[in-house]
Amino acid sequence: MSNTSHRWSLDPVLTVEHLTMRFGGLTAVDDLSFNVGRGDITALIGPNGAGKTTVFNCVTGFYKPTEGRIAMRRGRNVPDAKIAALTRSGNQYDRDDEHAVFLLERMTDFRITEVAGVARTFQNIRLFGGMTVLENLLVAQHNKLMRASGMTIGGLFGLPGYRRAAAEAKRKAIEWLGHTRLLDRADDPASDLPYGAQRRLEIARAMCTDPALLCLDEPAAGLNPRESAELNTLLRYIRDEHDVSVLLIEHDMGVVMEISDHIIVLDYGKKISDGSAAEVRDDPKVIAAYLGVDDEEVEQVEQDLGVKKAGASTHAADGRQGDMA
Ligand SMILES: Nc1ncnc2c1ncn2[C@@H]1O[C@H](COP(=O)(O)OP(=O)(O)OP(=O)(O)O)[C@@H](O)[C@H]1O
Repeated sequence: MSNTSHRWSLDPVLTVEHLTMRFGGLTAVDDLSFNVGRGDITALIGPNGAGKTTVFNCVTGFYKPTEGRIAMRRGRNVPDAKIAALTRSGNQYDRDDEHAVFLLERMTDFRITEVAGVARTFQNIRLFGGMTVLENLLVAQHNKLMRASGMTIGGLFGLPGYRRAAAEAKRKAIEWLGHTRLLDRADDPASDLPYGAQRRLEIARAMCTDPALLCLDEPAAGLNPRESAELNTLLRYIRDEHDVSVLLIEHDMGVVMEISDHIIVLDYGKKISDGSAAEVRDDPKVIAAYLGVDDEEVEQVEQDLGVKKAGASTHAADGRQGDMA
């Protein structure tokens, strides 16, 4: 299914190779390789327990993978040779005027956000509930501000560089409050926002860190249809106008099929399908995984359930979540 003319083959922003993550005797991610195309919205899907969040946790530095390489590339058409040289060097990253490469499996979560430009949101919203909406966006830019202060008290009060950085942080926060329709709630505690608005605030907060890759863990969870449609518009805007690539985990197949340029399907920690939305939707292996049956039984189950060939709508037979549109 890999057509080499796809953007994820031609100009990847992220290359995951032979990623394996074991927890004791359990292999949650098993020799997984995939690319995320620069400027694509890429969805990682699969039934409950397939390993999606574990992949996210490896990419964003929350877990150290048992094995594998996770290379983030900034700049257009970064040559593979640059990644090979970095791997041999033992360093975490290599930057020049044109290109930068980062080996995320060697970096801490903090440096992955700050240096490599990978931001994330969580399945369970993690905002500072007692802070205002605006403060949440300013805190996200704290590290940039501290650097501009020269890490001194004098810098905080006096340096023009710090004043400029503080003004820029406010400008950026207000810009993203606008894009996420939260300007009128800027002074309210984040915990007072309705659920859908908290999800938008999380995305705004991630965008305030100037990411090149935005990783979203179930951004449509708990949203009503109108909010899901707004989320689609926001993610397209981020992709198209901000030159940010998006990697998302999502169970809502309506969202996935509508906005994804590229879909990777996991089951039991292994990749079972990888392609465009149309390619993946019609792949019998994907339908089987969602139905929780063997490949050979798919047609029978589809007939029994009256499922149309272009998609299925059911819950996995073994109780795992995942609706095909
Ligand atoms: N920290 C951990 N320690 C032990 N096992 C873990 C840990 N994190 C995940 N797992 C196990 O790894 C497997 C994959 O879990 P993971 O959360 O990555 O799946 P998922 O595809 O994100 O599922 P869901 O759709 O339910 O969020 C599961 O069997 C899970 O129990």
